[in-house]
Amino acid sequence: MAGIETIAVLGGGAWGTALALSAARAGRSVTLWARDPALVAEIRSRQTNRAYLPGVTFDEPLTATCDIADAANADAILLVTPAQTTRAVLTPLAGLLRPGTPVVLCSKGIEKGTGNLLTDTLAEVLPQAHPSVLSGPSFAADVARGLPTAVTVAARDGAMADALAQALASASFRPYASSDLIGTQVGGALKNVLAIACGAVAGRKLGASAQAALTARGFAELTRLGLAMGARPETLTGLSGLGDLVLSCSSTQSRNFSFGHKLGEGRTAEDLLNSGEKLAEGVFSAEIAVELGERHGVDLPVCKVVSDVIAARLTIDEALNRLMSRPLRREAGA
Ligand SMILES: NC(=O)C1=CN([C@@H]2O[C@H](COP(=O)(O)OP(=O)(O)OC[C@H]3O[C@@H](n4cnc5c(N)ncnc54)[C@H](OP(=O)(O)O)[C@@H]3O)[C@@H](O)[C@H]2O)C=CC1
Ligand SMILES: O=C(CO)COP(=O)(O)O
Repeated sequence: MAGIETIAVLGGGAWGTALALSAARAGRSVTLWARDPALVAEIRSRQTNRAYLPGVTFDEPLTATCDIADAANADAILLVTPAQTTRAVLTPLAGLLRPGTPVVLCSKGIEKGTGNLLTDTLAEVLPQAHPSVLSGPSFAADVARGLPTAVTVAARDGAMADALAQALASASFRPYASSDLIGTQVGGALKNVLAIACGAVAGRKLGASAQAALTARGFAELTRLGLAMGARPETLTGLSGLGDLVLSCSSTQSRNFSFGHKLGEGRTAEDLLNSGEKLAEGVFSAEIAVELGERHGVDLPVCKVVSDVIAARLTIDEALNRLMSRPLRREAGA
């Protein structure tokens, strides 16, 4: 397989910009596409993205563009916009993308309405693409600053996953190759919902024990759904599963955890969404995750209370009561 030299990143937010910088650090020639002309002008003139990565100045060369056609000929394309925009952002590439080009989905979520994992949406919109996923414990602000982390990079074919891992690897960014597209995506999507639950526990001051217990029971849910959908167990216990869950369920740096924290303090989801809160993907994935669980005959009680709290069908105290009064069961029967 030919080496991957040129990379296009779609999305000029925190994670898109951080991944573009990381790929440039890995020695790749990087084009960053963003829809906002003012941001493209700022990147070109100041080498910053002050709205999404305050305090970071780019030392690495990046080409910024508003024209998505400039991205179509790259050796690999990284899609890094909010999960619910996947279909809309990919559609203009339909007539432009060369067959076999890896499209690496770096967003974490489940498509509302369809219940699609993002690779399902990719297959519908760009069937000629080679489906790939990047996910793992990685805060954009950390990666942009060159702090070290490791992630999972999955592709339909193992050789493509190896090539992508090779292309993105640097002294501070260590991708592990995988061919488990399902497991890699289920972990990333569910950890966001579960991080909202853990944030709510912290915001309601229910204690560190409750937070750890909820993280563990959340992992049981993530595992149940992942296995029912065909994920490999080692993916779920790996970087994109347990690794990212632990990070997001324990840090106020996580926007999902922070969203939950504010719910725990008594704010409503509606109020938070109307007041310009940062992107918290779990808010948009919670309800469809529960639906996906029902389709696969899998019970997701933590995701269900998150979904009900977001929809204002349940208070935090009622959510706690519902989880604590479920029938007792054997742990192994999780
Ligand atoms: N931030 C992080 O630490 C990490 C994030 N992720 C995932 O990456 C994805 C993106 O997150 P992140 O970059 O942090 O989000 P941000 O909120 O920082 O940025 C979102 C970006 O997407 C753009 N955008 C939104 N809607 C559209 C659209 N319809 N068409 C084109 N561009 C659009 C926004 O543009 P505009 O400014 O013009 O609105 C903005 O540039 C999420 O799924 C997230 O879960 C994964 C790992 C780490
Ligand atoms: O996915 C992330 C870290 O791996 C980022 O988490 P948040 O979207 O909750 O900030």
